[in-house]
Amino acid sequence: MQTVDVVVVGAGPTGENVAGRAVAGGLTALVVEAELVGGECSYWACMPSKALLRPVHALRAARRVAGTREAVTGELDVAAVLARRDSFVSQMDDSGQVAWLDGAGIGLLRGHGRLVGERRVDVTGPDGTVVEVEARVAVVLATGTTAAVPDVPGLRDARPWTSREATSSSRVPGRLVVLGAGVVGLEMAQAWRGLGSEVVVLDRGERLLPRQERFAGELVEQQLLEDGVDVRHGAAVARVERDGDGGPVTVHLEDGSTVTGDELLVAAGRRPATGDLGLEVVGLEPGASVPVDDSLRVTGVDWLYAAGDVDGRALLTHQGKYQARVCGDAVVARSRGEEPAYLAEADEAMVPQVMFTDPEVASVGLTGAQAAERGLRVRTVEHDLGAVAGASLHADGYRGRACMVVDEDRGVVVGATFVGQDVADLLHSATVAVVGEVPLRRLRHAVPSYPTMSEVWLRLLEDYGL
Ligand SMILES: Cc1cc2nc3c(=O)[nH]c(=O)nc-3n(C[C@H](O)[C@H](O)[C@H](O)COP(=O)(O)OP(=O)(O)OC[C@H]3O[C@@H](n4cnc5c(N)ncnc54)[C@H](O)[C@@H]3O)c2cc1C
Ligand SMILES: NC(=O)c1ccc[n+]([C@@H]2O[C@H](COP(=O)([O-])OP(=O)(O)OC[C@H]3O[C@@H](n4cnc5c(N)ncnc54)[C@H](O)[C@@H]3O)[C@@H](O)[C@H]2O)c1
Repeated sequence: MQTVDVVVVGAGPTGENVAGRAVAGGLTALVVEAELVGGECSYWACMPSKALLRPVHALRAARRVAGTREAVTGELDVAAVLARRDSFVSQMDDSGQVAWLDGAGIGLLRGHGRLVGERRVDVTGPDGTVVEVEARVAVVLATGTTAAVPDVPGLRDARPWTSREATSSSRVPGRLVVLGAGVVGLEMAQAWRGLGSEVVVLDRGERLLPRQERFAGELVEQQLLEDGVDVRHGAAVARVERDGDGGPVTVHLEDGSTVTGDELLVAAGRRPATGDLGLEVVGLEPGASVPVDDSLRVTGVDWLYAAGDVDGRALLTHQGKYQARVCGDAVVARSRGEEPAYLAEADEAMVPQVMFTDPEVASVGLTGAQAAERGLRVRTVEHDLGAVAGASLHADGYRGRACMVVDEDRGVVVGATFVGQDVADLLHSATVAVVGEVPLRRLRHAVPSYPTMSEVWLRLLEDYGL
């Protein structure tokens, strides 16, 4: 039996940060990891997907400026792109992250963790040996999610790609069919299209990105179509079959049509990795998200916490790391008999997210529609980002749009969206305005440098009437 103050199950970005926070607060911590230290984000999600997209975007960026356009005489070197992607995942070797744990004084136990009792976790190692671990203070679940594969006849038997294969493949499929038009589906559709695949996106909805401002889905779809991606809306899948072992895969749609590809990527959302975590020990449902309060403590169990994707609050690395800071500090505070100094309040109406497609979609907070649904008296102003000097310098014929959602009663921004090439880093200015509840009358004194794309803030404020 090993005993430490805090046992963290799952060493993704969330688990690592919870443990780091606990140790910084004077506690001892052990992380339990079944696969690679660094988690999904480092090896099969954020890092490899952005590494695949970046060269595609860099080439387009050069082609969008007269002068450099003429200097681009070739196509992407696919082998070099894939090699660069592999270097970003450290060739699937987690020794760098293990060294970070060592340096931070955090213990590591490799194996599958499972709750077996109050503050007790059994860890089944790669060789089947079971190690019993006890936490003096708290157990933190940070096991993340896995790809959801819908219950469509023939789909599993067709051995589809999930996000794991889509981010790690060393082969460019001739034809790629993408089932699901969310963030994973659209980012990977554009990456593989850029690397040479023929791509069809099957969207069961009527327009892309229905939870974003309408112009976001419209601008992304316009670009995808110009890239030669075939986007099918209202595409309900009836069944799937693969021809032989490794042959083409055919998707039969309910309208009787078929789509055939060499690979089928299922990008239909995520499932919490809680199916075999021992949740029944504390009366929770295996397979479901773990319900937590704003200190990330599991409802009704004072020694158990959950943070990151596994709690279902906001499935993003930066929100998981934010929750990790709150959770780790809360565990430390309570171990001293104190209450947490702060809680997680930015997981719902203040969440920033960037979809790294071309154009990028960077948004924070509420859309106009979401704010209105909450009963806020809002006014939304939109502006053509291409009309801003900084954007027109950035790319010839720059195409983009920005909007700001204002709570009229409080005079503050509750949401903002920027769509266009290289808008990702514009987002944090909006996040600061939303989280800081900066009054519009103060924002007019936040002067953006000339000529930057941030000048769109001036235009939005002018359009609002300031
Ligand atoms: C293709 C793709 C691209 C993405 N891109 C972005 C992006 O650009 N930006 C962004 O913010 N988010 C992105 N995300 C989301 C991001 O990957 C997740 O929000 C993030 O990984 C969540 O971190 P986590 O630590 O909570 O979980 P994970 O990263 O999933 O880590 C959980 C860890 O727990 C381990 N584990 C699970 N069960 C057990 C067990 N029983 N015992 C021991 N260990 C266990 C797993 O092996 C894993 O290492 C992307 C997701 C995908 C799929
Ligand atoms: N850049 C980023 O920040 C980034 C990138 C990738 C993923 N992520 C995170 O990862 C999470 C998962 O991404 P995702 O794209 O898998 O999920 P998602 O929820 O964004 O999109 C899922 C898509 O699949 C469709 N779908 C769901 N069930 C279906 C079914 N049975 N048949 C057909 N279509 C179906 C949905 O309509 C939707 O279009 C997201 O919540 C996101 O936050 C973030």
